[in-house]
Amino acid sequence: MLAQGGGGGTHQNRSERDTFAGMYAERLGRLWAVENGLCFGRLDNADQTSLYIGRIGLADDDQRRLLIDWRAPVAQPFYGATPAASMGVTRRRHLQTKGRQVIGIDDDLLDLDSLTEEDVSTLNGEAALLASIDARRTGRMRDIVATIQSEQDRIIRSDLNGVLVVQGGPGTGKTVVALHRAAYLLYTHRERLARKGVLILGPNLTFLRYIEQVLPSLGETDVLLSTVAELYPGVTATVRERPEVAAVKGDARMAQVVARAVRERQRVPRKPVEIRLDRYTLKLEGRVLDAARNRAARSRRPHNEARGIFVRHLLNALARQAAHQIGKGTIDDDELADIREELRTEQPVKAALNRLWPYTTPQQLLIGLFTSRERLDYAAADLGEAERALMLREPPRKGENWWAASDVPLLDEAAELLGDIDPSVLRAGAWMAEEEQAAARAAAAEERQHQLNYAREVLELTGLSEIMDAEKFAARHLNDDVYLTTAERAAGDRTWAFGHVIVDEAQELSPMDWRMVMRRCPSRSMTIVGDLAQTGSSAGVRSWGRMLDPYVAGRWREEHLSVNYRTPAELMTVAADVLELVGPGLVAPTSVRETGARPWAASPLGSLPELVKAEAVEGGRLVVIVPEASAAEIGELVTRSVDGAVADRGASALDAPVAVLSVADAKGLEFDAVIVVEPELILGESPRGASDLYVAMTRATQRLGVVHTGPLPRALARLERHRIT
Ligand SMILES: Nc1ncnc2c1ncn2[C@@H]1O[C@H](COP(=O)(O)OP(=O)(O)OP(=O)(O)O)[C@@H](O)[C@H]1O
Repeated sequence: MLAQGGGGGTHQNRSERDTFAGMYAERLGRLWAVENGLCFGRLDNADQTSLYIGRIGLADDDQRRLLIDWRAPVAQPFYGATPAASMGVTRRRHLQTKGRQVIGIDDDLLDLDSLTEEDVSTLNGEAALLASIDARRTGRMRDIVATIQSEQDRIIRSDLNGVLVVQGGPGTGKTVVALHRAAYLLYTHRERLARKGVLILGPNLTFLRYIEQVLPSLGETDVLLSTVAELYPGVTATVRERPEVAAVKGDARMAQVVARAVRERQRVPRKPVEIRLDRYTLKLEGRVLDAARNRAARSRRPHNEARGIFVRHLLNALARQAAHQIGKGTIDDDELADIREELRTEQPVKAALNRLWPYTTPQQLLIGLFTSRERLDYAAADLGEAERALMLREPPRKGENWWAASDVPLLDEAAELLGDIDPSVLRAGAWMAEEEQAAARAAAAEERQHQLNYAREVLELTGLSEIMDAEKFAARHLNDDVYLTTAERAAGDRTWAFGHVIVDEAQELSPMDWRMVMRRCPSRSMTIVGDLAQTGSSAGVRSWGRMLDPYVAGRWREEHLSVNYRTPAELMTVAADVLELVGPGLVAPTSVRETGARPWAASPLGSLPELVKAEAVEGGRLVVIVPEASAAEIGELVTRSVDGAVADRGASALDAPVAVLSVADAKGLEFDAVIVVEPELILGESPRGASDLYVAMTRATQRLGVVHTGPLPRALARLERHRIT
């Protein structure tokens, strides 16, 4: 019918057809995504019934349940039943499949009478779990739906409402649990969350690539994955800045600095303002300006929205003065209004009003602030001289990408205080400088092109490209919110309020980041996962309580994860010594397995290429973790001498057999083997160097080596000398 229709039919027919095509394509996509390991478990109950557990629920034509969705309440015993609390289950069976074939079965007997003491304390589906965590890594995180452990299940199914903090050491499954929680919440609260959406925040784009397949494999696609740096629509924050600069800009005091920068735009000049018109000269005295400004400020409206009040007040004052000057002693309201309207269009009046209370965008405000010593002195008077100096920058050059991740929450803060500019003013554009107008036009053209490309992709994918024109499709559908998914709509709207927000690697967020994230979630339904021992950023979180108190004092709950599913015990013993440097008495998570592979140390740095090659032969994915300052140099050394190695922090780092990354870029990721280079430099590189080294030492699932030039830090004394050195 579609082919026959040739894109014809009534508008309504076409819309229905598009909607159905979209619906089926989505359903098909979901079924493809869950095909792998579709059914992974069976529960045998004491009442002789059995249930099969899978990634999604399926029923036959007679509505008999064939497969239970893992998130359904009846599936919960699959994760929660223990010999001591069997929940009516006598046996839990784990099924391993390849394609549609069962290749392994592993049973947990939960009938206490038939178990030995050792059986009672076993992990849930131990064989399946160990097979899963021992498997080679693919560069992409997989779901763990078949082997979720009961401490993790409790977190996944925890109540939707309120703020839940999940604190846990490296490899304890915080990320994977957070993703399963997203899938569980979407399933259980479908209506509420489908409308408002779920936002998942991760530390960088590589990390988002690393996790992006987990939710589709669990049958969920409509979730917005983002970094904090991407949260301000229209701004791409790619500038890398020094940690000390990011630390100042992330400090909570910056909220005041931005507020003062806005007030600076409303400052009344010391001298009266003269406005020369053809027939007379008008004068605005300080007290008139003060009164106008106070009236606008008292409205408590944001800057751009309060401007109307300020302007009205001044125009009234100017009109009265003008009437006086042209010899009109008494004047009625209508006459005053006429003069006011006349004055409003006079160029010198407009120019004076623009100077006194300029329309301002968040971008203009911050560029103006960070490129002017005087403005910084005024707005950041409460900060130290050195802190102000750190923020001072050159203005952007033409086409230069000027924004860093730490600017994003400041832009967001500014947008709150500045408010919207009237669309008709925006369209007229006259208030903008010429280059800004050109930039706005270029951005609009780019957006149109982007929509056109997207329309072409959609039409190709749905096989409709022959019969529908991409331009028309874009015009008809892409400007129309109805056709966008919740996640797509949310991504383009700064003021979107999400139904639930999940923050991963949450320890890295600065106080200013938190202000922005909290604005996206007024309901405070949040899952915050992180590890305070891994905080690398100087502006990052030191205490969950101190971070959360300004928002939900005393109204948040905390769960702990304590078992490390990633790092073998041999590696964790050394990492635990580094953890002592982070904070005496901190306890590392317990590894779930030993591998027999002892971590080693070797020197000098020149031996690195040979050591990398030797490790690469063992197979799997290998990462070389280096100090930030020597990333380029060591990246060059490794890529020059090892085939297939990359020193790029983009997605290729996940796909290459060997990658060179800094600690910040390796955060949250894992690899089969890790070589840490110059640990003493990593320790000394920042005030949180010990945390960084701890992160580096806990990325491997199998093997770990350290290559160094100077003396080995004392915390690494347990490493074995490598036999080739
Ligand atoms: N129940 C489980 N079954 C199988 N694998 C698991 C389970 N729990 C965690 N894992 C695996 O353990 C590894 C570590 O998990 P994850 O990355 O979520 O840990 P994390 O706590 O976020 O670590 P980090 O703090 O170091 O970033 C992953 O490969 C994950 O798939």
